[in-house]
Amino acid sequence: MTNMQKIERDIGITDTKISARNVNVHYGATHAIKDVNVDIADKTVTAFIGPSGCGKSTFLRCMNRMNDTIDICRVTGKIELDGRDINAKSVDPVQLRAQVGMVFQKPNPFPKSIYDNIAYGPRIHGLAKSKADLDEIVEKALRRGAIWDEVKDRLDQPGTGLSGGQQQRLCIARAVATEPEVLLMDEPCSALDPIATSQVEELIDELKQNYSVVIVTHSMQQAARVSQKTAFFHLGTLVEFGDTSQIFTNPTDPRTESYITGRIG
Ligand SMILES: Nc1ncnc2c1ncn2[C@@H]1O[C@H](COP(=O)(O)OP(=O)(O)OP(=O)(O)O)[C@@H](O)[C@H]1O
Repeated sequence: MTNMQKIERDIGITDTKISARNVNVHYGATHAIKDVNVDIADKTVTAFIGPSGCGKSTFLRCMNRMNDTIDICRVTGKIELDGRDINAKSVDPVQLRAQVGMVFQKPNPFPKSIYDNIAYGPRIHGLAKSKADLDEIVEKALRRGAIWDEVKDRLDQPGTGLSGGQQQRLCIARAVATEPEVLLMDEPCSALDPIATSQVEELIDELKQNYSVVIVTHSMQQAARVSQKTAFFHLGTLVEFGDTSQIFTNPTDPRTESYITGRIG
């Protein structure tokens, strides 16, 4: 712990956005997440890495209650967003998912125009008072998604007609249109070519100025390039969490070392 972190801890100032305590997830008899404790920082990119099936996506989905949509899935423990229990009865999961947005592995634009893909969330959440307001929200989101210049002249055309990389940036723009505070990304580049991947990575880097970003990735190079914090999962357990540079150069747990050197996974 650095001196600054010690001071912050002692005087109670932390920039924790999401805090998870004793989180366990079961799918029927499968114990997929085992007693995970972690604090996700604001305005930071956190990468979740680990071998296939270790629970990265499951844990990611806990943070905006996407697991609620899976019948056999049972989540226990406490997850707080800005100190508020996201699983409390008073929390509306639809509202929560506007605050904690998600981008999936495969770009999934709605079968609607580019404009309506972005306008959909702001409309259902009542974020625009007028058409001019909505136009402004759409433009701002597309700019934040780094795709405005490519689509500004064809906003009425289908989102599904864009290239894969453009579709993914459209989906990122759609996620930011509801002004989320956290953006969860589940292998957002796995269906993209290297050029589109680097565009999305640049975008992630910019997004961290405004959001807390959590990205699941199979690419250790990507984790090293885009994240400041890394969490290594193995068999449902959070084995190690720390600064990305430390995890990749000086891991404390032998399982982390085995993974990053390619011996497991
Ligand atoms: N919908 C589901 N129903 C039943 N079991 C599931 C479901 N989703 C995940 N699991 C199980 O939970 C465990 C963790 O899976 P999860 O997809 O979270 O891992 P992951 O680390 O994201 O894997 P990958 O890197 O392959 O995407 C695995 O044993 C998986 O089979």
